[in-house]
Amino acid sequence: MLKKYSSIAQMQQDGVKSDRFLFAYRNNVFDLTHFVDDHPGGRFSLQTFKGKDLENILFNASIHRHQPSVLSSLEQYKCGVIEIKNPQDTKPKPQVTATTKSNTPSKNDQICKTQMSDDKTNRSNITSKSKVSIQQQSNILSTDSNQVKKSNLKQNSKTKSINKTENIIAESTTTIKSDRNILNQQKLQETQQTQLSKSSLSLASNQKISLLSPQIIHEEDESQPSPLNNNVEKFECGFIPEDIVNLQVPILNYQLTGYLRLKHTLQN
Ligand code: HEM
Repeated sequence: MLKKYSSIAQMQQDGVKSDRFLFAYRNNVFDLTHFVDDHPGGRFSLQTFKGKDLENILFNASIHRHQPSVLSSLEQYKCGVIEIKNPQDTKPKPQVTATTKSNTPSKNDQICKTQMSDDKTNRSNITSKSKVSIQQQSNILSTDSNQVKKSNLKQNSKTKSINKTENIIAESTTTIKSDRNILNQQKLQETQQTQLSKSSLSLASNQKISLLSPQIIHEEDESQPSPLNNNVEKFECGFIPEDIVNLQVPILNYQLTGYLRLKHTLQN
């Protein structure tokens, strides 16, 4: 014997009262109390949705999309039906009373006619007004679309100019890079040249130095009488050079005090 429920809420109350796993599906009630422990999806999943309508649960992919055969196995647990009364049926229907019509129009008919004509004029006025408003709206829309087009055009031109400036920047950066490269190369060349010139200079000076001939000249220290006077011969050069490299060497040997000055004279 199927039990009749007036709503899902009533079914839920019954399930709580009798401590049963009642579920609704397409206005049918199913008692799954003896199935919960055999359910492949476990007891917990049925416990979670206890007393609910299975409509959006059984084939819900986010929960578990059951095989269609699940419906046939569900059939054996049917225990009741939900008979929701149509609220429209409960409303009292308006009673239609039969009236006899006479051929001559009554006063009411005339009033109706005038009202209808008024309605017509009102409606036509309203429609004309609405037409005007529609026209205005379409005008506004068209101006809007024009503005949108304009702004799109502006944006396009802006993006174009931006692209141009980007290109210019890219070009200038490449030229700067190339300039830098050139500068670097020039610097390199300069440094190479200076190195070369330095080395040539040093070569030249070396050559000059190599041309130098050392001459030992005893320089008398007037404050201290030098013993060198007695022991060392004076070397005198034939001419007095302009470019002289003077080296003062202290004499430590032979118990001599004083200085020897090495005079390097340029031999031109
Ligand atoms: C509240 C409602 C239900 C929920 C949340 C639910 C949940 C699940 C889940 C999660 C699985 C997957 C188990 C796995 O593969 O590990 C499953 C499988 C299964 N359930 Fe349910 N279930 C519900 C109702 C039912 C009902 C009413 C029946 C049948 C009377 C049923 C029959 C089965 C069967 C036969 C399987 C294995 C085969 C298949 O996936 O179709 N379930 N269920």
